[in-house]
Amino acid sequence: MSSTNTPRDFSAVPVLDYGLLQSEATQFLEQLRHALVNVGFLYLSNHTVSQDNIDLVIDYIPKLFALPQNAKDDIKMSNSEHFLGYSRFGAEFTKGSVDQREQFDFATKHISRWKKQGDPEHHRLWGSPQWPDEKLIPGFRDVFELYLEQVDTLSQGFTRLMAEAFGLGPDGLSQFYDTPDLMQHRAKIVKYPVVNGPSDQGVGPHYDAGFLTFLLQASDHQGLQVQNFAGEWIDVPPIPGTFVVNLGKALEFITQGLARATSHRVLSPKGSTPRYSIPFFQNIGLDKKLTEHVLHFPPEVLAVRDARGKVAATDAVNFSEFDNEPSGKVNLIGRVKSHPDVAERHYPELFRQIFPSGRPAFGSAY
Ligand SMILES: O=C(O)CCC(=O)C(=O)O
Ligand SMILES: [Fe+2]
Repeated sequence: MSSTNTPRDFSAVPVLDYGLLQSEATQFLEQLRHALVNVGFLYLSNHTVSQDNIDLVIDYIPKLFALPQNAKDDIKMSNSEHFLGYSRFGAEFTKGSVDQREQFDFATKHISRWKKQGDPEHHRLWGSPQWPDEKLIPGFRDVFELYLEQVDTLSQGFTRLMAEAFGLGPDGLSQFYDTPDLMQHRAKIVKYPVVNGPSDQGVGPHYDAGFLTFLLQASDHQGLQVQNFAGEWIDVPPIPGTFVVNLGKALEFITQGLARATSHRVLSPKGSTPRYSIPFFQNIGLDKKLTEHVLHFPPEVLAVRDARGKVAATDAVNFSEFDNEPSGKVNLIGRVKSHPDVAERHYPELFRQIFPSGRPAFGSAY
């Protein structure tokens, strides 16, 4: 489906063919601009991540969750000052209800810059992931590290195209990123089990916080939905060979609302098998302050936004405040709120500022 005439109240998420770039770059960029402005979600087909490697990753996922509980708990997130590791089923809430999912947080390779007390605390947010015991799941780490590297490369290329689609030139967003050695991106491997209770909340309505998310739907299940302008929930079914790309609040903020962050949620799977997914969250530089970078868009690009009109209210709960704090600090505060047990252990002062009356029963996912 072409996204060129995406209606304001879209009823399906557009599919963009990355291969079109070779032959019809102008057409691709036009479709991209419409998807960014009018939908905030798109499928990307014919992308550059190796399908053989994706297939290997997909094969590993059930094996990862089938590890003995003690092996999973050996790499639990509360071990990690970087908020990386395993979270049991039901550890997080969104919109007052429990998110019925189990997950591992991993990240791209990165050597932490944080050396000692006195360095900015948010530099400590990034660092080495915890990996499961190689003997229990041989080869998983290598396969998944390669996957992360390739999605990272795709996300860098995509960012340049997005800048072009906004009329800023390919380097128009590069000010938000540091050199690759100073960057780290995060990905979660998520399992949504079949549930029998009254709730079907896999994850409640929310916005992603950053710039871009590259989501691999790793099993053949319905469940992901996005909310259109009219407030209707639209299915985003898995399409083999594609990524779902969606935009976060930070991108919406710096583009002055041109790029839409879209409210989305996941319903628990029906049937007998779990749904699996892998969202990859692209970060911006740890010390970047969004308010310090004002972008100037050409009039023809602003006209696309104006034709769209104002974004209506959605069901999503989270609204990050991007004031004068560096992006790493904004992220760190978000992590403290979603994983108070980790924060209490590794960031006791910040924990006390955010939770003066002690640890809440649950973390908020968004
Ligand atoms: O699992 C999915 O398909 C989406 C997950 C999601 O939106 C998130 O973790 O932010
Ligand atoms: Fe999300």
